[in-house]
Parts: sequence; C-alpha cells; structure tokens
Amino acid sequence: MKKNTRKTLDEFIIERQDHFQYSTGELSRLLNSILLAARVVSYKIRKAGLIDIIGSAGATNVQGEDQQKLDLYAHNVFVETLVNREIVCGIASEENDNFITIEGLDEAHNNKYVVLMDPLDGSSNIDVNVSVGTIFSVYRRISPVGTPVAMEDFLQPGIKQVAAGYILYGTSTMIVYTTGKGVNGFTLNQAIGSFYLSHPNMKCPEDGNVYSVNEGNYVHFPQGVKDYIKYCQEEKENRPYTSRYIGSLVSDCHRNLMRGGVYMYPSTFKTPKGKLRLLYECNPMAFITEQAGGYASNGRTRILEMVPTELHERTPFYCGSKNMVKKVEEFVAKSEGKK
Ligand SMILES: O=P(O)(O)OC[C@H]1O[C@](O)(COP(=O)(O)O)[C@@H](O)[C@@H]1O
Ligand SMILES: [Mg+2]
Ligand SMILES: [Mg+2]
Repeated sequence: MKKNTRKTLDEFIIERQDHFQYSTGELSRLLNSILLAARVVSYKIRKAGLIDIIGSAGATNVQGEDQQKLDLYAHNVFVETLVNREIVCGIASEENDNFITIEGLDEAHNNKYVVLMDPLDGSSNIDVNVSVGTIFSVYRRISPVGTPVAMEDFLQPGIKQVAAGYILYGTSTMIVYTTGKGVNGFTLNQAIGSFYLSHPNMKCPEDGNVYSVNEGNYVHFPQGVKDYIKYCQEEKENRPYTSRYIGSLVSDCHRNLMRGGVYMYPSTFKTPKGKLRLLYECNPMAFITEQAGGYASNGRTRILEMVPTELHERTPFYCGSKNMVKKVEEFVAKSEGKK
C-alpha cells in the first residue's frame, strides 16, 4: 500500500511550534481556530448557489460598501470561532466599524494576540462563482496583558506581525500562511476535512510576465503608474507582459506568488489613497509576499514600514515579484522628478 507521507497542517503546526520565538502553544491554538472557521466557510461557499447566501445583506459597512450576505456570514463565523475559544484579546474586521473586545474574559486571562481580518475578500465575485478569499493578520498586543485591549494594539506597522495568511476558496480551498519563517501552502481535502501540505516553502519569482490592475481606472492613475503600464505593454525584450485581473486580491496575489507578476491597486483622483485597506489586506499580503522573496510597496515606500493611524485606512498597493514592484517605484519616482 502506497504510504501517504503528506503532512497535515495540524501536524505541521505542532512540529513548528518551538520555531516560534514566543512559543506557548497559544499561536498554534489560534491558527487552529482560524482553520476551523475556514472549513466552515469553505463548506458554505462550495454550495453558495444552492442556499440563500448570495447577494446583498441590505447593509453597508464602515467603508460605505454594500455588505454581501457572505461577507457577514464569514465575519460571524471567524469572530464567533475566535471568541468562543477565548484565544485572542481583540479582533478587527473589515465588516465592523470598531475593534471587537472579547467580553467576559476573566481578569486572569493572558491572551496576548489580536487578529485583524478581511473575512471575505473579492466580494464583487461572490455571486458569479469566481474565486474569493479570507485574509488574516496577527499581532502581539502592546497594552499590558489582562487589561482591556486598546486601539494601539491594532495600529502596529506590518513588520510587527507575528503571523499572516490567506484562505483561497478557488478550484480547491487552500490556506497559505507565514509566522516569519517562510511561507507554506496547504490544500483542504474536503472529504475528510484535513488540510495537507501541498506547497512547501513557497518562493515568489523575482521577475514575471504578468501584470494585474483594473485598467478601467487607467485615465485616473498617477503618471508614473500609467508609464509603467505602457512599459508592460511595449513590444520589447520579454514584453508585452500578459494582463490578468481576477478582481479578488487574494486570487491575483496568489497567482503572482506562484508564477511571478505584479498586482497593482493605485491611487486615483477619486480615491487618492487607493481602495485597499492597509491593516487587513495590504500588511498581511505584504508579509506573506516578502517572506516568499517578493516585495510590496505603496509606490514610494515598503508597505510593512508604514505606521497606521486608522483601523480602516487605505493605501495604494503594489505587490509581487521584487524586480517588478521595484520597477513600479522607479517609474513613480521618475514621474515625480525624484530620479
Ligand atoms: O473592482 P475593483 O475596483 O477593481 O476592486 C477589486 C479589489 O477590491 C477588492 O474586492 C476589495 O476587497 P473586498 O472584497 O474585501 O472589499 C479586492 O479583493 C480586489 O482586488
Ligand atoms: Mg478585501
Ligand atoms: Mg472583504
């Protein structure tokens, strides 16, 4: 009988527990809770067309976006799973104006992690059966353990993340995450509900030939970005590059992480800070991408060094193959006369 040597994610987490600087098992339990919630959401998404989970929830979130039923369902599943397991001291979510403090934790609790998340990424693709995702980011709190969690615990620069990951609900359900020691991907065997190591030690190629951007906004982009897009389309060297844009950040970044490429969500005159949220979209995707050898920038500086000031703040975002993102920065600097 052929031995199935593939490691499960549970085994992988236990094995790697002592790799972790502050290892007390708390982060492992936290990751396991996120896995449990991911299985529940994945199960629902896989039959989305058959149940009443498609379409608008008839409410708007703090970003003024029309909340989809699946946005709220995923938000509730992840929050409840983390709260019920008393494994964190606070949660911030795209679907909640303020951060969530975990009530009823006894004084003695010494939970030291906060989680920030985009429960359902790629909402515009839900009801057309295109892949969507979940994004999460984990920090150690700054405020003293045992006291109520504070805004400062969430407004930390990306370099302070202790873990980050995404779940991709695509042709298969995958989780890709890092705790600062490289990036690994696991695929869900839906039948038995276990995630198996399918993509060990993921590396983002330094160069690629794919660019991902919503070109519908082209005329509103900063000049440097327009110049870079023209550069991508030039008949020269290994160009023109191929244009690919799924419209789900997790899916576009995952493809670029695997094959090389650059994802761009620039600022526009209408949205001078871009669309994507620094804390629970850009920071976690940047941490994962950099841990795989890629790079992420706001067009001028490294995303992970940005110091957040608001929970739902936005930033222009360029992420993927290191040389391609650096090229974008070069074009932006040149257009601003800095090169
Ligand atoms: O439709 P646009 O403007 O191109 O925006 C698409 C981008 O917006 C997002 O859907 C924003 O994320 P949410 O779906 O979580 O709000 C990204 O996943 C995606 O890359
Ligand atoms: Mg999102
Ligand atoms: Mg979302």
